[in-house]
Amino acid sequence: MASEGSVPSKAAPPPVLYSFADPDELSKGLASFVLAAQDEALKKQSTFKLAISGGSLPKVLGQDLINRTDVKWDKWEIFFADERVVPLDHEDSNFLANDNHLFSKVPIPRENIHVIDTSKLDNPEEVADEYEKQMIATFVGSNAIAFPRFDLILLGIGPDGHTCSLFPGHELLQENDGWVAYLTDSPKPPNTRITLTFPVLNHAHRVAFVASGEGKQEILHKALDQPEAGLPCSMVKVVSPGQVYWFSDDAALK
Ligand SMILES: O=C(O)[C@H](O)[C@@H](O)[C@H](O)[C@H](O)COP(=O)(O)O
Repeated sequence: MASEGSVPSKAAPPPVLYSFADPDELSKGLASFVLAAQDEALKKQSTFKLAISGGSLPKVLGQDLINRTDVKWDKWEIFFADERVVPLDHEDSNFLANDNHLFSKVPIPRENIHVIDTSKLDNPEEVADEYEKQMIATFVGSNAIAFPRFDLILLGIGPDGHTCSLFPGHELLQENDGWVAYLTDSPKPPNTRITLTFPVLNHAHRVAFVASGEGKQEILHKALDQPEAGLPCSMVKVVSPGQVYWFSDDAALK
């Protein structure tokens, strides 16, 4: 019998692009998409398992979602697609960014938000290992699984095409075994981070990239028009029946 994490056999389908007139419409569209993913997940299982990045994403995500009435917040199980290895109240923390724009404004049970163990901040390898253990405890039931299958992973994209904390030319682009990896040489500060690996991204039911505003124009076009260029964001190839989506606005798509 196939287990949740067994290697799917079909090739990755092409990404689906959703474009919106402006950032407000993008936030509404993204909220509806997240809710559809929630509903589909909860038809099959008791929790909606989501991973979220940092950067500009938490603001876009929270803006409309916090006002929706049809969210089953108590069923959400949240991980960070990547996290900076800093205290949770540090201005660089992806937890804090998501807390400011989303978590603090809605009734998500705090124990369902999986944060890094801040008692280990001086040892990023241990932070990554402990975070992976939290994922194993959440995803592994009676079946052993190779990789977890998130219902949805929400990601941003950097000007160099990085996503999560997976940067062009970095050795972590070749990481095929672990679920959570660490790096101490991130080109984007702060330099010490943990990140989900490509196999985890590629086993998700859905991965959605969010790219909004003029600043994303150049890299968005490169990612969409030259998938063969090998940008980290283009290396996210969710295996069928999973799907990659891009959420964008007119300013980014011009
Ligand atoms: O922690 C991080 O730095 C992120 O998770 C990172 O991958 C981010 O999503 C991109 O750098 C885009 O960031 P912006 O949306 O702020 O441009």
